[in-house]
Amino acid sequence: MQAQGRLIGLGVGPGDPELITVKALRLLRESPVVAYFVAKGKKGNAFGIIEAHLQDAQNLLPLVYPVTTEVLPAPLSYEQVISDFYDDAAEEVAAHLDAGRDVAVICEGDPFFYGSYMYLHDRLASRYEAEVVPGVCSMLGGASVLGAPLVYRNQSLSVLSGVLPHDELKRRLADADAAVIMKLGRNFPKVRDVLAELGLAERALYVERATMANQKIVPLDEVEPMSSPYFSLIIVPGERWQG
Ligand SMILES: C[C@@]1(CC(=O)O)C2=NC(=C\c3[nH]c(c(CCC(=O)O)c3CC(=O)O)Cc3[nH]c(c(CC(=O)O)c3CCC(=O)O)/C=C3\N/C(=C\2)[C@@H](CCC(=O)O)[C@]3(C)CC(=O)O)/[C@H]1CCC(=O)O
Ligand SMILES: C[S@@+](CC[C@H](N)C(=O)[O-])C[C@H]1O[C@@H](n2cnc3c(N)ncnc32)[C@H](O)[C@@H]1O
Repeated sequence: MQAQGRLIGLGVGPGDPELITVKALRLLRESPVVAYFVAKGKKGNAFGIIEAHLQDAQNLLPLVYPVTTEVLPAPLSYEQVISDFYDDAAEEVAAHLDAGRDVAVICEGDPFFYGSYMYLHDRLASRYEAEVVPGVCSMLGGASVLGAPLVYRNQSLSVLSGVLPHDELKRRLADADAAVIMKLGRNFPKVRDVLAELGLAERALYVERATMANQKIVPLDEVEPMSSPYFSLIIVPGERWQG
């Protein structure tokens, strides 16, 4: 019987191609199949990070999100469309694994930190040998380029999704020593309002595409509300310890 291939969830870091780990680079080069999630009509951020390392003999398997921000006509539900997409993507990957080929699923940042790889892992890791290679996640890439130490001494860090409703976000931020707010994009205006209401706007730092070639750091009050890209985040660093 044909030995199965291995499923590899490969974190490729937040953008700067030098922020990929030595291990991820080795496994990337050794994998006959390289799969990557990408939004429709885009090149793929994860793909752009590792593109220079690909070799001709490698098979590319783009997994193209059917929707990201689009409104779907009834009766289609976003959750159902996405869930069906992951089912199909998992089977495409499985076909290579069944044929004995290892598949590296590259993932921007870390695969287990809001990473698309998780949805393949959940579907396939019980059927195939799976290995996950951690990556530098975006909030740590962000903290470094913003020059923002995150947490001192016994402070706690809250990682929040900008998708949360206004009041829920406010409640959680009010309690936080330090926070990272992910998934801005269309959520940016709401997030900025909440920060202002809590008196946190002065302390908050904003970065777009941290560590990427087109990184942008803009003071929070100067961000064009509707032009914040999905690949941006806000950091509210912990109060500096005067020790
Ligand atoms: C709905 C929404 C809300 C939300 O984030 O919850 C959402 N994506 C949104 C927008 C968006 N996504 C992308 C772009 C283009 C970016 C660009 O290329 O510029 C844009 C913007 C745009 O299209 O304009 C591409 C993308 N997305 C993911 C990856 C893979 C990865 O990063 O691993 C890549 C390619 C990465 C690459 O290129 O490498 C992954 C995820 N995106 C998810 C959801 C989750 C899966 C779906 C689900 O289960 O709903 C998951 C797995 C995250 C999770 O589950 O946490 C949100 C609307 C926010 C709003 O309202 O503004
Ligand atoms: C689908 S999650 C992927 C997170 C990724 N797996 C990680 O480890 O950081 C996408 C969210 O991560 C954040 N993000 C990812 N890369 C980023 C970057 N280079 N700069 C700023 N934010 C980034 C944004 O908040 C974006 O909405």
